[in-house]
Amino acid sequence: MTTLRIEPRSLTGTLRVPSSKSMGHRALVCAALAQGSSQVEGVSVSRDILATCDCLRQLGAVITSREETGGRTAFTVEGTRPHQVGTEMDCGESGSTLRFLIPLAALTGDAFTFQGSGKLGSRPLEPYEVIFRQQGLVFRKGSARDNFPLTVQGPLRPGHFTLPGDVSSQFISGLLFALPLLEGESTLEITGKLESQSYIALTLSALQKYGITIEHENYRRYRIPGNQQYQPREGAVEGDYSQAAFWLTAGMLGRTISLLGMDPDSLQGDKAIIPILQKMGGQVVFEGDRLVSRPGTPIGTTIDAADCPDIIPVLTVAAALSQGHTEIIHAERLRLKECDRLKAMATELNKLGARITEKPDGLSIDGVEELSGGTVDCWNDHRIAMSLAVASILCREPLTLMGAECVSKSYPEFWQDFKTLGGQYEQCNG
Ligand SMILES: O=C(O)C1=C[C@@H](OP(=O)(O)O)[C@@H](O)[C@H](O)C1
Ligand SMILES: C=C(OP(=O)(O)O)C(=O)O
Repeated sequence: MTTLRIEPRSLTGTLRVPSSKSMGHRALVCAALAQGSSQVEGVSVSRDILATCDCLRQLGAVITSREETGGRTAFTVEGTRPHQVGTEMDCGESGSTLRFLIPLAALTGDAFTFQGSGKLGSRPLEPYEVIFRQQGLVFRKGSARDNFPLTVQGPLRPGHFTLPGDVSSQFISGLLFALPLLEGESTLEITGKLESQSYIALTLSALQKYGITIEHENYRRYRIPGNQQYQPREGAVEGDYSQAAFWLTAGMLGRTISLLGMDPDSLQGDKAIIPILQKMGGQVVFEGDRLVSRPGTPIGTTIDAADCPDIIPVLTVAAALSQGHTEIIHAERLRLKECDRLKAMATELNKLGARITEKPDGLSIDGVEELSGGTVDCWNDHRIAMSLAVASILCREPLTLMGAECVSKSYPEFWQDFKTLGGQYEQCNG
């Protein structure tokens, strides 16, 4: 475990944010299903992206990579119709990888064993379990409390599917990737509240780029013609708004930060970080090719997490340091991520003198002017680690962060970038 002692200080400067992890996963999945050679360029390699590549290889895709300038990677993907090459699918800690790959493995009719680490074994899979049971397919979990090792076996058949809309949109994306390859038409209906809809929009956009047609009514009912073929293509992955959110918040709480590589017309739901910070009094604007965040005096507000769960941890930091009161609502799903993110942020920031009350589906926050500093834990969750790093800006005393290495799940260069912006830390252990 890596423990860092961070000196409180404002960050400032210019950075190129990593490429979107969500869009990277989608491009790699689509490329692996397209017969022929695709190029997925400008990718920031993280543990989650590597897990997706490894699993796609077990289904026959041949994936090679070369380094581009600026530390990015270009993947060449020779796609194919999924067939069994290996039997083990190691998803690491990546929920996206697990939920996207299960239906793809079930296209083959062969048995696959999924493995994973961290909290992934206890993150929900029931929506798929129900579908596999309905079709009489194998879906064998390690135990009632741990999904792993998970054995699944298709072949999945076309038909009418239903999925709940409020557990994880990743189940919906996963089925949307697989169903176009079945031999007949399928329909998919979403029941209950629909959250993380923007992620389904990202999936539909990736599918369309790779030549797949899906019709939908308001994201709740889908018609998925069968016998479709993914078409290979070349494309680069844009900057990640979920990661930009850390630096934009740091800009509001400290000194000016400029980000390169962000698409103003992005479909990413986490682009909501811009209007939310603006509503809190932040000055976040595009100036030419830069997205600039200038210091402001944050004020409390209501933040709806339904469509942008991943930026809530860092917005909790902004709210904890705002004037007045903030309510974070519709955030129940944050408890199902790499850790219980509502509990983690309330527990760790309260250790530093924040005034946060946990509610079943959100957080109630009374702002304070500054935090004390002290020792906090990252809960083995990259977004908690990066959010706490941003909180260090307004600590009176140094902040000791335990488990800082977990950022590599999505952003291995985070600590380097933190330093580039003037952050100061030293490692306290090996
Ligand atoms: O599809 C995706 O790329 C993701 C969907 C979201 O999950 P939920 O749909 O479970 O909220 C998000 O939290 C996750 O980091 C990435
Ligand atoms: C929840 C996340 O990812 P995943 O669900 O893919 O593990 C995340 O990156 O914050």
